[in-house]
Amino acid sequence: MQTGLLYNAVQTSGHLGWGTVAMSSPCNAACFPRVRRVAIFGGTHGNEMSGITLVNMWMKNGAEVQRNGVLTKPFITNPGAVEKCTRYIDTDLNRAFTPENLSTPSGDGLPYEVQRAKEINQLFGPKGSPDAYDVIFDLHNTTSNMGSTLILESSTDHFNLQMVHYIKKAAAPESCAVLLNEHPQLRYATTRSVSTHPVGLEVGPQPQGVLRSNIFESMRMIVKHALDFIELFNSGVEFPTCTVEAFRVHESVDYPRDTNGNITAMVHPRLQDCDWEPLNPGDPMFQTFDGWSIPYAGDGPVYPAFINEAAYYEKQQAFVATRRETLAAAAIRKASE
Ligand SMILES: CC(=O)N[C@@H](CC(=O)O)C(=O)O
Ligand SMILES: [Zn+2]
Repeated sequence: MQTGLLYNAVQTSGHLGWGTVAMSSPCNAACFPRVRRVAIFGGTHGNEMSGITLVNMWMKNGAEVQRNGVLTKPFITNPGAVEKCTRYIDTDLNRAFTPENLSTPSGDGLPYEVQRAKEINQLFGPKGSPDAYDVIFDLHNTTSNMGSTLILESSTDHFNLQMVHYIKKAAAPESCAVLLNEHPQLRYATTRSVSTHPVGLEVGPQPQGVLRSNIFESMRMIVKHALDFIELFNSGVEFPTCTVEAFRVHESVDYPRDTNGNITAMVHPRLQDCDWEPLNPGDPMFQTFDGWSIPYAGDGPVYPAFINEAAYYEKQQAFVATRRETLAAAAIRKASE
């Protein structure tokens, strides 16, 4: 019989408590291997300054991100773009981790980010293989008013669901939203996707090329909680079943545009900065340059995110409409070694 620790997730005192239970069977929880290697990526977009600054800081002195029995690797993923303080050089690195790109032979003439994606896949993957890093946190900033947001790519990765549940509780009373992108058309091949458990961390509002201390500190705190979770998990703590409130990517909404592709309206002042607040049919969404309101006409409510994100003008996206959902996380613990 195995003995494990039960992580007490239902205390109301605001402090995390502990209890000990005897495990009745080897695996009445979903078992995952011990977390051995974690990477923290910054500079996937070269003008998102919080992640770049934190990762540079941790590369000089990693004490803050080290945890017992875990290799934590801070890494700048797009140094060329960081150098120029631009989102990317040739193409968006955070869309480049497609099977086609990763399997294409290296050589001159490849776009800078495609070459880089192949290198990152060699160092931290290969994507989908047992040799891949266990967890990658990819640090991003947004110009929209989203606060701290964890981005997941799967509703059935119970390790990640338990981790974001832990982070949300640890971050309280600061809120931390969970954005789930499993949309068959709107999902994209992210840098973090080379790992077994990919986690995006998006914190805003912060202008491109600007470092704001409050955003920097929020991001730093979320990473700390995430690493604390991994250390607890590795120590044998069992995390009981729980639920996670998430916002599922539902639809991409573009600005109204003329036939030349130029925008003809702005985000409405009643929508601007209202990320994660319900948008109902009939609510004002855009405002034309001469002051007319354009209402939301979908069937609602939806919960907008990335409202007026600077980087998304080129992607024809004024905001992403999400739907609220409660995800169920199975109990997890470390597999016996
Ligand atoms: C503003 C921004 O860059 N957002 C990220 C979101 C993500 O990491 O999934 C992106 O579009 O790649
Ligand atoms: Zn980004």
